[in-house]
Formats: sequence, structure tokens, C-alpha cells
Amino acid sequence: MSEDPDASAIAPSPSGRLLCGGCAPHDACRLGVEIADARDDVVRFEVVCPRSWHGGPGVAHGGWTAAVFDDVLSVVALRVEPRLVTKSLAVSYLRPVPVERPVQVLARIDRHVGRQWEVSAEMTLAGTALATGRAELRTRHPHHFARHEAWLARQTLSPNGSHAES
Ligand SMILES: CCCCCCCCCCCCCCCC(=O)SCCNC(=O)CCNC(=O)[C@H](O)C(C)(C)COP(=O)(O)OP(=O)(O)OC[C@H]1O[C@@H](n2cnc3c(N)ncnc32)[C@H](O)[C@@H]1OP(=O)(O)O
Repeated sequence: MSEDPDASAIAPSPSGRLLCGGCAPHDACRLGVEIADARDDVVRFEVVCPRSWHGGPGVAHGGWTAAVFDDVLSVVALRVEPRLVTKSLAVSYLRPVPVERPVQVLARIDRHVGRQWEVSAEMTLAGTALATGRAELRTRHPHHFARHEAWLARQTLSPNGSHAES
């Protein structure tokens, strides 16, 4: 790879959105997440689950809900620290989330010490909680991606398709 992978950081897209690497070329969040309001350690999001992410009839797949929490919980800290990874993510599914219906998500930084961040969020519809999420984030080490690439390069693919350290 010619570019330094560790130089990568989330920067606003041409339309001013914060987007992950997969969504940046589309200049739109494919999960349906939009920032509505941001102040201090709290960010409010408007989120609409696209029908393509439905699990049961008319309701969101749980993986969509988890991915939304991964995004919003990162965004709330990314405003302070642009180089983060998720260490753990816990989601409580309280009620089904309807597709194609705006829901609100409020995310906040609960604790930040050194490289360690604790963040939480609640997804609501008309004031009723649908799901909650909680994550531990880490500020990336300076060579996080380079270290990963070096580790991956040491893995060899055997004829049966399994990996082994070389
Ligand atoms: C319009 C509005 C739209 C809004 C909406 C858009 C949102 C637009 C923003 C999107 C934002 C998305 C944001 C998603 C954010 C994620 O989802 S990031 C992807 C998921 N997370 C990961 O891949 C992290 C994988 N895990 C790790 O790298 C490591 O476990 C952690 C988390 C760095 C460990 O951190 P730690 O607990 O502080 O421990 P640490 O001492 O650093 O490392 C422990 C051990 O882990 C291993 N390790 C750590 N780092 C590495 C590494 N880089 N390589 C290999 N091994 C490693 C080592 O074995 C290390 O032990 P040592 O060899 O150093 O002794």
C-alpha cells in the first residue's frame, strides 16, 4: 500500500457529513443516519432505517440497529478525537424499530480518560425507548493499521483455505 493507512481520519464529506469509508464515495450514510444537533458532549441524530435493512416485516434487522449505534457512539467522540476504534459494543433491543420512519438517537460521552472512552446512546420514537447502546472506544495507537497490515502479511493461505502464521 503506498498511502500511510494510519494517516486516515474521518473528515467531513463534500456535503459536510461525517461518513465512514464505505459511505464516503456515496456522500450519504447508507444506514440512514443524519446529525440533527451537536453540542458539547451530546449529539442528537435523526435516523431512518431503509427498507433494505428490514429483518422482520416492517421492522429493522438487529444488525442495522447495532451498526447505527457503532456509528453514533463513534461520532459523539470523533468530534473531540478523530482517531478512534470501537473496543466493545453492547446493544439492548427494547422494542422493534420500524423501517422508513424517523427515530431519534441521543448519544453522549460518559467518561474519557487518556485513550479510553465510554459512550452511550438511546434510540427513541415519540419519546419511547426502542433500543440503547453502550460502547468502549479507544484512541488508536499511532501505527494501528500499519501493525494490522504487517500481521496480515505474515498470515499465509494454505491450500485448504485456512490461515497460518508464517
Ligand atoms: C451525516 C452524519 C452521519 C453520521 C454517521 C456517520 C458516521 C461516520 C463515522 C463512522 C465511524 C465509524 C466508526 C466505527 C468504529 C469501528 O467500528 S472501528 C472497527 C471495529 N473495531 C476494531 O477493529 C478494533 C479491533 N481491536 C483492537 O484493535 C484492539 O483490541 C484495541 C481495541 C485497540 C485494544 O485496545 P486496548 O484495550 O487499549 O489494548 P491495547 O493495549 O492497545 O492492545 C491490546 C492487544 O491488542 C492487540 N492489538 C492492539 N492493536 C492492534 C493492532 N493494530 N493490530 C494488531 N493487534 C493489535 C495486541 O495484541 C495488543 O497487545 P500488545 O501486543 O500490544 O501487548
